[in-house]
Amino acid sequence: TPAPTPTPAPSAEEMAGKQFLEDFTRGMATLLNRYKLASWAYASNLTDHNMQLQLQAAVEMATYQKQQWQQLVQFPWRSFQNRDTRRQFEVIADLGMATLPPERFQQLGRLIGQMQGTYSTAKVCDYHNRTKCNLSLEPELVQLLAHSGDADELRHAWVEWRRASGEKVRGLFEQYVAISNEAAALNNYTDLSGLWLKAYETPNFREELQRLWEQMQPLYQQLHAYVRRHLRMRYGDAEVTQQGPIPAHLLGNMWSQTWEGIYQFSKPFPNAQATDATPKMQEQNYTPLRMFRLAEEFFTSLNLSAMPRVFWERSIIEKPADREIVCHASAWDFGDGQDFRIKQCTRVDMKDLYVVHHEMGHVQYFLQYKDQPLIFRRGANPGFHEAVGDVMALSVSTPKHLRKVGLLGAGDASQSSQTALNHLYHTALQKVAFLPFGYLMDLWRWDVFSGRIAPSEYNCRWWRLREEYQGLEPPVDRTEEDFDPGAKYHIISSVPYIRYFVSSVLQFQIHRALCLEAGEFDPNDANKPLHNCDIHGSVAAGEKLKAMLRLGNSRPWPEALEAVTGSRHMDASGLLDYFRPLKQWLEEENQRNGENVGWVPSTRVCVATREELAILRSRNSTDSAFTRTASTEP
Ligand SMILES: CC(=O)N[C@@H](CC(=O)O)C(=O)NC[C@H](CC1(C(=O)N[C@@H](Cc2ccc(O)cc2)C(=O)O)CCCC1)C(=O)O
Ligand SMILES: [Zn+2]
Repeated sequence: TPAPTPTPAPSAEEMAGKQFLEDFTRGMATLLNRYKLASWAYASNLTDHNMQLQLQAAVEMATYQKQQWQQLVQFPWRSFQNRDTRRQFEVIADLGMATLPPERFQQLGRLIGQMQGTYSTAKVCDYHNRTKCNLSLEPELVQLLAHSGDADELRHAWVEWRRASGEKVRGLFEQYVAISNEAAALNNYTDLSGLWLKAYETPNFREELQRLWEQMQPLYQQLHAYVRRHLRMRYGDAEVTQQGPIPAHLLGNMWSQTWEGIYQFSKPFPNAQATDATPKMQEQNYTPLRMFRLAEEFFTSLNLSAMPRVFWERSIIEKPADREIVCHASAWDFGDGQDFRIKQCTRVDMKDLYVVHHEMGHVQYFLQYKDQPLIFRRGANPGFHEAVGDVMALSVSTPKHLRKVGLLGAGDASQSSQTALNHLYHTALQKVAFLPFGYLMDLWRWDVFSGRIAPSEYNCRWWRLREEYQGLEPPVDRTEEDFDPGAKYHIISSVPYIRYFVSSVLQFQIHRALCLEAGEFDPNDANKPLHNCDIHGSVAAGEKLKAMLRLGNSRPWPEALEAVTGSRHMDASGLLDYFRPLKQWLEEENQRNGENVGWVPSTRVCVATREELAILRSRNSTDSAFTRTASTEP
């Protein structure tokens, strides 16, 4: 065999390129750390002063990036020999918003800061006591949506939250879209969606996503039909029709994005053991700190990293009483390889135990790739970053594991198959219900950025997607004076969302691979079904996951996925394997009850103005479509 052709010595230009990367990284590390600290200061104390300081740090970093970019584009980096050098250039070649002129960049930062401020401080009046107007999203409205059970109170909270948040930021959002598209154009993209999708390095990525959705849609429709029946039984025919979409305010969540809030009254086997750890957590006086320690122990049981001391010193894990903060949970990497934190207004319940694992999954990824070059300290793609904690939570949420940690009673062995179905259903209310929402969020935004959805139709196109993919309808008619997408954190914070849909697929592929590695799942052994797998304590599984996490995004994501699952492709088989027993049961149950799977068009309307709506309603006041509880007032 001929001697392998030696890689030619790197050219002088490539040597200079390598030097540029080292200099850029050194300068960037300082400014990034300063920017992160200023962002944390604002997010954990929402004052104008802190917003100004954050903005200033952002401008300093962007100015540096832009100035470095002038040099960067001089290098013929696409022809460099060294794979890592070439890839680092590729990753930073798009500087995103930093390519904007400073005053435009500042304006963009101010717009997002204002939208976040409005969202995080929005208050709503109590339905029963209209003088009490201090209800925040977290924890008051989140808890109300999950536990109220009163359709009128739910409708009130649903409508009033949107009036206090989304409606107020429509103008700011329109300006944000315009400036963001300018930045995309400066990076040679037609609009922001191109810049956002670059992180997935996948040709025809959108077709891939549509294919995955179509594979999973039948399972979603079965769940939707079953849930609609139980909501009809609980709230009556006036609220929930036999064949129509489900009204969005009844699903236990402000955005109807996950439905675990309706588990208690809709679980398949009411007499079998419930699979919710909340009662035992509260019985045992769990604290947020104990929840975080429990999650940390899961990671260290796999021989992954413990949280560093600074994490415990600087994280915020409870909502402070003395100031306004961004309560939306988040995990932070301060770019210095030492400072990592979580900010979470933790509540002692199973939902937040899941969130703790999710956030700590981000920190575990930060810790595993902290020795990579700064530019490679990211997820293999953003979906991977969202999947780490969820993979852990899939093990933690099994009845087997909850019993192991004392958060579920012994249970009656004769009911084990019913308990298993209750658990599968509970997990489906979080994971399967989420799929169409995780998909449509950026379907709407990509079309907004491209101009296919104009500002004059923002809200009605949103509801078209909500009906088409989720089979939902608003609890009251909507107009373009509303701006319901703006009532969702990621929309007003400019945080891409398709990462969560990608994570929903990847996490079951990764879970299945780790369960095989841990000997917890065997496709040929009915006693080792995938939904009962708990990888806790499996160092073998941990080592496999660690090998992937340590890569950061130094290698294309198919390689990272292959390191764990042996496959280079996203595919829905992991999720479909996991939920197969539930899908079977739902099909039989829906058949038994004569439930129609799918939905007929909604009778709710979405028109341009409230005035138009009033005219429409008065003219058709006899028309049945409008007699359905159209008003929000008692
Ligand atoms: C500095 C910074 O911002 N860091 C990033 C992490 C990083 O990029 O390094 C970060 O912390 N982002 C916050 C975000 C928080 C949560 C979230 O927003 N979740 C989505 C989607 C979803 C919904 C249901 C579900 O079951 C699972 C996910 C939502 O609630 O809509 C809240 C609850 C869980 C995760 C997060 O952790 O992803
Ligand atoms: Zn996350």
